[in-house]
This record gives sequence, structure tokens and C-alpha cells, in this order.
Amino acid sequence: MAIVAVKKIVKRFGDITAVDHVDLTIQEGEIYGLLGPNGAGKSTMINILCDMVKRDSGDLWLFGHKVNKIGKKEKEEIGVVPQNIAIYDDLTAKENVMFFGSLYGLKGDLLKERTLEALAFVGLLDQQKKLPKTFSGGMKRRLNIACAIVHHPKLIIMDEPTVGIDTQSRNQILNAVKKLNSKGSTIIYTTHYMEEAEHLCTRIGIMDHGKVIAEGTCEELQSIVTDRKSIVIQTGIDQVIKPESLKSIRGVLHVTIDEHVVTIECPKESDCITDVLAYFAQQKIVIRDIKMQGVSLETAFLSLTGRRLSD
Ligand SMILES: Nc1ncnc2c1ncn2[C@@H]1O[C@H](COP(=O)(O)OP(=O)(O)OP(=O)(O)O)[C@@H](O)[C@H]1O
Repeated sequence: MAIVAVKKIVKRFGDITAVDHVDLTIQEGEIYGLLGPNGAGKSTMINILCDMVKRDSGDLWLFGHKVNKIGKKEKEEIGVVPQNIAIYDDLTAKENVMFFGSLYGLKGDLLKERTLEALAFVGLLDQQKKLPKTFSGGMKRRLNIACAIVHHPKLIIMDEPTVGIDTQSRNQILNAVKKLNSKGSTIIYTTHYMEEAEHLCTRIGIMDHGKVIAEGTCEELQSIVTDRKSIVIQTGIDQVIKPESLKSIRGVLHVTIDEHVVTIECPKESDCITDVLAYFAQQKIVIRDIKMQGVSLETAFLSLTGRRLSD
């Protein structure tokens, strides 16, 4: 069943068309990534789905039913993790989750039970009596998620939930998203981070200038670019690699280094791998694994939009 379907949705703010005739269908059980640069229209699109922004035109179906105005019944099936953290600094972590749970119609023992479950889920059970003002950015984000999932929503909408937080909290959030999905929630997830989308999402829609310009699995989007390949090299830990040295090798088009994985993009026909391996040998950098694959999602994005996501 399609949990969400939208047809020809339009939203304008004055002269700006933030969402421009978008069609989307998200099936039950998906982790659907909405990816795009600043101002692409991602937040506006998902705010329309949770009734925080009114669409100008277009049709919307939620949980299999056509909806003109999103009502209480639909809202109780949706959990929203907004981009700006929405928690109360003068309520404890537990009181915050209970407050949001009660807004979603939970009461009594069930509300208490679900509150503790949500806090445990995001790893904050032992912090339940503390005020969020004592929390790190990552802990606040996790509390924000607990508030959004306390009522066991069928659909969870997360707007850049990992912006500006430490790696540990980020990994905890990514694991929580996977766990929520495996427990049956459908997730819509917006991000600027390609690696998150690659790692997490079953399907990705790329937005640019208010439109969904491409959609598919990560592999499908990567296969749009057929004239390049990637050399992915896993090195030993604590190895110093200078991207500029790799970039100066003839044929190398782009280099990314993520912890100890080096990804080098080059034209499909290039034989630069010989020089790349010579560089690693000369620098005495240990290679643990090496493989050839298609290009990254970042390059697919570049090929579709003419710019990098991070530009
Ligand atoms: N309330 C508003 N009033 C006026 N313009 C708005 C409003 N909300 C969004 N916009 C404009 O609509 C366009 C899309 O914005 P939106 O926030 O949806 O993009 P985004 O892809 O979510 O960007 P980001 O990644 O920065 O959050 C932008 O040009 C933005 O300036």
C-alpha cells in the first residue's frame, strides 16, 4: 500500500515556487530519502505532508485515503522530527515525551509506558529526570526523536535529524531509524548528506529547484552516470593520505576520503589505477581492500544538477 502519494503538488511563497508540481509515491515499509541542496524544497514538501504548510494545489493521499485537509486521525499516525529542535527546556526529558504523547492522544499507564519505551529507544532513559538545557546537541536531537515516536506512528517524517551533531549521536540516530523501520514504520528522511542516504534509504528522490528531478534506488541513480567508475580503497587505520597528491594523478577526476575509505573517480576507460597503486606503495600505505564500482550518488547528483550537493 502507498503510505503517501502526492500528485502535482505546488507551493509558492510570493515569487518563489518552493514545490513545483511534485509527484511522489512512498510505499509502506520504505525509508525514502529526499535529497537536495539548500532551498531545493525538501522541507516545504514534507511540511505539506504533516500539515505545517498548506499546499496551493495538487492532490494528497495518506494511508490509502485521499485527503483534502489533514485531520486529527491522520496526524495521530504521523510522527514528525522537525529540522529545528522542538522541545521545552523547562520540562524534563520525560515530561517532554509525555507532553508530546498526550498531544497524540495517549493517556494514563499507556502514556507512561510508551514514554519510557521511547526514551529507552533513543538511549536517554537514564537522563529522563534531567532538563534538556543540560544536554548536548546530539542528545537534544535524540529527545526530539523520542517525542516524535512515542505514539508508534505508521509514518515518521524526519527533516535533517543529524545536522550539527557528533558522530556517536549521528550513528545512534541512523541505527534508530533502521530499527524503527524494521519495526514497521515507514520513514521519510531529508538530508544533505549523501553517505546517509546511500547507507539508509531504500529509495531516494533528488529535489532541485522545487522539482523531483530523479528517483530510484541508490544503484539506479548511480547508473545514470555511465562514463565514469570509482576505485574504492580501504586502507589501514591511521594512514595519512594526501588527496591533492591523488588528484594530481592523470585521469583522476575526484577524490573523497571518509575515515579509512578512499574513493577515486575516473573515466571508465582510464588506466590510472596503476599510478594510484604506485602512490600507495610509495607512501607505504597499507591497502586492506580494493574494488571497482560505479560512481557515487554525489557524482550522479552532479551529473543531474550540474553542481555538487555541498556547493
Ligand atoms: N515560509 C517561507 N516564506 C518564504 N519563502 C520560503 C518559506 N519557506 C521556504 N521558503 C523558500 O522556499 C524555497 C524552498 O525552501 P525549503 O526550506 O523547502 O528548502 P530545503 O530543500 O528544505 O532547504 P534546506 O536544506 O536549506 O532546509 C527556498 O527558496 C526558501 O527560501
